[in-house]
Amino acid sequence: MTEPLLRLDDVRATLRLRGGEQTLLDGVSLTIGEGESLGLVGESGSGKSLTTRAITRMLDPAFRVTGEIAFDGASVLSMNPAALRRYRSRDVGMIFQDPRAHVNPVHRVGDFLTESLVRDRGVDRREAERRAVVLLDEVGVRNPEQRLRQYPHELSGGLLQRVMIASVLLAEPRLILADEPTTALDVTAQSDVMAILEEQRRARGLALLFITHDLELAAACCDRLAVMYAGQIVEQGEHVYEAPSHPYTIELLGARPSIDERVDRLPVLRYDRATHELLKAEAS
Ligand SMILES: Nc1ncnc2c1ncn2[C@@H]1O[C@H](COP(=O)(O)OP(=O)(O)OP(=O)(O)O)[C@@H](O)[C@H]1O
Repeated sequence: MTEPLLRLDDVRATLRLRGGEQTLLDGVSLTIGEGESLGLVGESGSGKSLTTRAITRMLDPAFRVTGEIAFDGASVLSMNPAALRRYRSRDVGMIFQDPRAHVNPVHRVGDFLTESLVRDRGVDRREAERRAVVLLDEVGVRNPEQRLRQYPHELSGGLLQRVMIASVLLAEPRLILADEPTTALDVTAQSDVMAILEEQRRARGLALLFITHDLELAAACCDRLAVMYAGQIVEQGEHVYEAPSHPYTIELLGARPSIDERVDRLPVLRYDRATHELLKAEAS
């Protein structure tokens, strides 16, 4: 069998505490093939962001990480600093929930987009600007030349997230990690940004790990889903949405508000940590 682009095998992230240890990623295994998209779904605190940080080796040094994380066959956990820099800047592109937290507010959009091309890849500034204009246009930003001269605060959240997508595409990565990329946006901007990301990703054959709490959205745009609860992947596959088999996924799907129904408050999930531990013990 050919090696997938990304492979996580029994990844555990344990936090050393004064009174003992807390395992926050508990045996996570997943694969993403070249050009494939995986939706990692789960409620707040289930370990989705920790998983992306483990993939890029950006977890807090207080965590002990074991297991295997392999990108194109190379072990991420044993990369030396130069290989790790290259992996983070060339192989993997990251898009986050809040684009404003990831731009320098006093740098113009053009500097943000061209900086690493000029500095790290030796691309001539005018050529970098030309590429940035082409990409802004491709992700649906009108008047791209003018946008290059603006500051982040002059752009709406949706527009700034498109700039983020353009900046990731400029680096020509093989894998995009998108952590709740549309959660902070209004509903119209959410679907626009998701559509652009999907269109561009597919056109370029890039792989995607899409982190979200929204199972329906993940099912709509990803080839496969993985459902996470308490630091574990409870089920994954191509048919998780149509035919869920784990009680947590079934409850998650059942808890979706219906547009025909008046909802005063969101339903409380009955699946809890105790049920999870019980099922885990039964399965082992
Ligand atoms: N540096 C840290 N120190 C201690 N606990 C942490 C740290 N980072 C994350 N955690 C805990 O690990 C668990 C998983 O966090 P994570 O951020 O991965 O959740 P998530 O599924 O991405 O949720 P959200 O959608 O709210 O971001 C949470 O209980 C969180 O409080």
